[in-house]
Amino acid sequence: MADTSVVYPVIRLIAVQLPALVVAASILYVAAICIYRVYFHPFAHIPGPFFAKLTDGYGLYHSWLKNTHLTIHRLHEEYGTIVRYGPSKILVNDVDGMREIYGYYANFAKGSAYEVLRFNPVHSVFNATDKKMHRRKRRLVGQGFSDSALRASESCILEHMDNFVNAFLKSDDRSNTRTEWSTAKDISVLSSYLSLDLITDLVFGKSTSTLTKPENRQFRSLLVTTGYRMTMAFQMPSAFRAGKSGHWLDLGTWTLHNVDKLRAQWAAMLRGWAMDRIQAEKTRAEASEPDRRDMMSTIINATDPDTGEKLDAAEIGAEAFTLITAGGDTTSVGISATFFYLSRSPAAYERLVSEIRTQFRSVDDIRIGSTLSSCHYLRGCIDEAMRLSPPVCVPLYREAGLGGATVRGIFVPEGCVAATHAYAIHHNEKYFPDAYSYRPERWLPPSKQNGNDEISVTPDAKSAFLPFSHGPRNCAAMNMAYLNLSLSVARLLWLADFRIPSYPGLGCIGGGDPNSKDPMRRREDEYQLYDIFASDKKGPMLEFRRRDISI
Ligand code: HEM
Repeated sequence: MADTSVVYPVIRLIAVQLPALVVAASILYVAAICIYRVYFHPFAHIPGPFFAKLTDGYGLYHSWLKNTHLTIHRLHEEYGTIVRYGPSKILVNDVDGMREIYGYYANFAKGSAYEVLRFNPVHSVFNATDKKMHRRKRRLVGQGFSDSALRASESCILEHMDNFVNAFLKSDDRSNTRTEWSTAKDISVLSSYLSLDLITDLVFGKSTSTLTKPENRQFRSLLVTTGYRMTMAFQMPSAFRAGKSGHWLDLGTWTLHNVDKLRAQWAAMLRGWAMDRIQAEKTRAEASEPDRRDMMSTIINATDPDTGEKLDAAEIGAEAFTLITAGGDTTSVGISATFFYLSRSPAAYERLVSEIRTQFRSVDDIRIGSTLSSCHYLRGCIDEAMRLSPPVCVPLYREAGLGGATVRGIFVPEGCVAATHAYAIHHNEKYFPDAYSYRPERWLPPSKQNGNDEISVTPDAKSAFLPFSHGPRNCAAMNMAYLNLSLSVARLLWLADFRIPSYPGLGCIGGGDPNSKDPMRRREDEYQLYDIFASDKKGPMLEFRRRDISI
């Protein structure tokens, strides 16, 4: 039998000392990690804020403040082209570096930051991290955005464009006479309704109808809250759990618990809608009804040209969720930013309405086709708005693969992360002189520019324009996004004039506030974005009046 006079003191010693030992060991461990990260990490020589060298909490904090894009731009101005934004993360504000990260042959791929965004058990084209798996999904999903699928979706798109225009003009009659000025309308809200109604209709054949049914408008806030969680998880994946709403180890559970509940409801509803859509497509096939072949039916029926395989039901469900998240609000940021900058640039506004109103004889002529694509100034206005306020305002992180990679001469070890941030490179004076000015003429070919102000973007600057990212993981639906942006802006401006409301306080909504506590948010003429992976936004508030087209 053990001698209790020895055992008890030992147990007492352990009970008293152990917690202290554990605390001391933890402090030593954390201190050793900090010392390694600051002095010995392969990125130790890269300049950046001290806190970012220690922890991804730096990026998490700024995503919580929703000012990631402004912070990154400021850091590049302070530290230069290459900045350390986390212990194992660098940001590169340069076209050559951007190509080395996102190009077709780059040894970089989406990594843990995307895994944690995955809500479904199955990967989608957006969050697939394995390159081979992504190539297969992209081949299949990409068919939904082909020219023929877009044309087949046109009537659906135009129906929602009509609802959008009617929301401003308070009348769906097509009379040719001028009306009174409307009350002030919030473009950001109405364009969000348009984006969501349209994408749900294209994906599920069933729309949220938020433009016409006010009782459905809670759907928009679901998208915003889902995005907020995504952007935080993206910055510090180790603190979040993929697809585990309510998991106690998930930081989102503690900081955003309502978001988790709402997100789960939203996902369940979308899953149900996706299953209905697949079933409807099956029934249609069994009844040998002619195929609608719109965006989603194309995706459901798409076959891999190499293997003949199709996406299975679970994969289609995952794609549906991704398409709603990726397409549900991004286009609306582009629309809102375009109206914001036009409302502050009378010369651009005049030139644009003159182009639209001379190119088309009626609003119904504004549809897919060569006339719309030949509206160069319209495209310039949209591109310049997305340059100044790019809808996706997180840094799109890529992880170096086996053996590591080199970016601008810097070795990025396997598993470490690099990114080029759209907002920062769009404001880089090397590519876009007078970077904060709204100048749609930049995007015109020299022959189309007025007068002597030939400021066309250089080929390098074209490559620095990244609203849709670059390379094999760029936006799968870029054509559709441009179509929706062009149709919404052109149709509304063909029918109506707008003005900034004179009521104090209304006209400035959407811009920076000269008295803001945050010095990065004081530019009155800059459309303000709030990082929720894509962007949240407010305004602009504008009044509309149907123009007189009888004369
Ligand atoms: C102005 C509107 C839009 C902008 C600025 C935009 C921008 C982007 C960007 C920057 C990415 C890359 C994201 C990343 O690397 O993590 C992306 C990917 C994607 N976008 Fe868009 N997007 C827009 C509209 C849409 C719409 C309307 C849809 C769907 C209907 C869509 C579907 C997708 C998909 C599926 C991907 C993933 C592609 C892949 O990884 O292969 N986007 N988008």
